[in-house]
Amino acid sequence: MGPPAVIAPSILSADFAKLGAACSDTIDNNADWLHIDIMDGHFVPNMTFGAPVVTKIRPHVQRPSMARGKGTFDCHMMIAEPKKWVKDFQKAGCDLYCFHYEAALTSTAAEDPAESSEAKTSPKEMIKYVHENRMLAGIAIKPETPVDVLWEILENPEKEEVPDMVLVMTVHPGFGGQKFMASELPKVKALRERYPDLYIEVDGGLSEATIEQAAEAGANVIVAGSAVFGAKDPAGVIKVLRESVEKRRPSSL
Ligand SMILES: O=C(CO)[C@@H](O)[C@H](O)COP(=O)(O)O
Repeated sequence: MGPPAVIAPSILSADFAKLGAACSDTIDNNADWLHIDIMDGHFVPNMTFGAPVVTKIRPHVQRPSMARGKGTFDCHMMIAEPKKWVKDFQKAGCDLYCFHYEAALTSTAAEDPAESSEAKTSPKEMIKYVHENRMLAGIAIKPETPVDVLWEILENPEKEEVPDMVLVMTVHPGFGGQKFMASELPKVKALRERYPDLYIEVDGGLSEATIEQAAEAGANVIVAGSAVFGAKDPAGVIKVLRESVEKRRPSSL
């Protein structure tokens, strides 16, 4: 049967002046998760916000009653040093901490943000560390990164080092409203062929116009920012996205 359809609107396109209400309305509009883009101005050429804002929006959305359930805060960490912020985001109410493969390779091992260290954290160590901090772990790849780097990580016999989700970026990370890169879909297809039960998220340029291709390739977690928050009928867009995925994977949360 495979994993369920999960629709995760990206709040990057929400009205930041009314963020709490935007989050609760989106869940009421039948979204499953909220996708929360954290950008540091180093890993990507843009900045958003950090853990204090996540703390403030958490009370507007009920915590999920099970792992990956409705209300999951899916934090997409587009930051240069993902290890430094794990504890802060756990305390803030993040459920799924999705770091970038490319950043994990260069992140310091320092647990205290004030500390500096030359030691590096491998993607596997990052996944384990996120799990130790009682969150689900996601690993994201940018368009420049080949999918092959993930095989060793996904085939790991150490359960704590295996990610709960893979995010394939379908735009260059940093901004909402970009054009969907269909060139990234063979990565999704290759992942789905090898891992029928894996949660595979796609992010960037997803809309009613592009969802069919992404769903056909095998994605089950759909991030959409401008398509949902820019719509007159956000619930209608969420429904179309869900139906496209469910046509291929007939189960839901
Ligand atoms: O991570 C990112 C951008 O880096 C995304 O989550 C965007 O926020 C998606 O926006 P749309 O392409 O759906 O407008």
